[in-house]
Amino acid sequence: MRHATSHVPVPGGPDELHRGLSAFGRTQAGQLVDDLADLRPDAIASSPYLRAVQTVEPLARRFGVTVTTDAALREWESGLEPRPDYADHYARSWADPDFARPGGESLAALSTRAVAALRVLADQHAGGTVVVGSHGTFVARALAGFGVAVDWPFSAAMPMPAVYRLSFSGMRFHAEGPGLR
Ligand SMILES: O=C(O)[C@H](O)COP(=O)(O)O
Repeated sequence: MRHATSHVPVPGGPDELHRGLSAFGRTQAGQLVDDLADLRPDAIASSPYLRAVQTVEPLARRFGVTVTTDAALREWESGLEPRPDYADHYARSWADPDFARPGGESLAALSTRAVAALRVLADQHAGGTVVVGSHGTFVARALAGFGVAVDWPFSAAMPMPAVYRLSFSGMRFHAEGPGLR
């Protein structure tokens, strides 16, 4: 899932690891407990970024599961500082997924990282259910890596939070969630 509404990044504010959910986002995270009451997860994994961990914490408490963090579930390392015209830069990366900025990761590399991390979790919990707390571009590029036809407009329109249900059965993969047909 993509995390709930977070504090907006500001110069001198918390870094990406420590920027947490807003008050509204914490309410949204609590609401996920009711929305996902049918899930009964066997495990909960999360990006180490605070906003992702805080999104799955209420679920973890409800189901008595410990949140395990994994850096492989972190958000895209875009190589960009927060900037108002970020969307133009994201669009450029979606147009050329092999393009990487200095110090950054290409979207193709993110897809490779995301698919590998999710496959490990699926294999570790075969036949079970794992909740994964992560980020918008991570989720979109994971879907792309699994062969789902998603693009920059899909990623830009992804709600916050957004829950996608990915099913693995042998070689078969199925995904459901906001913006997918
Ligand atoms: O999910 C995301 O898009 C990233 O984590 C960035 O989220 P932000 O809106 O908190 O910067």
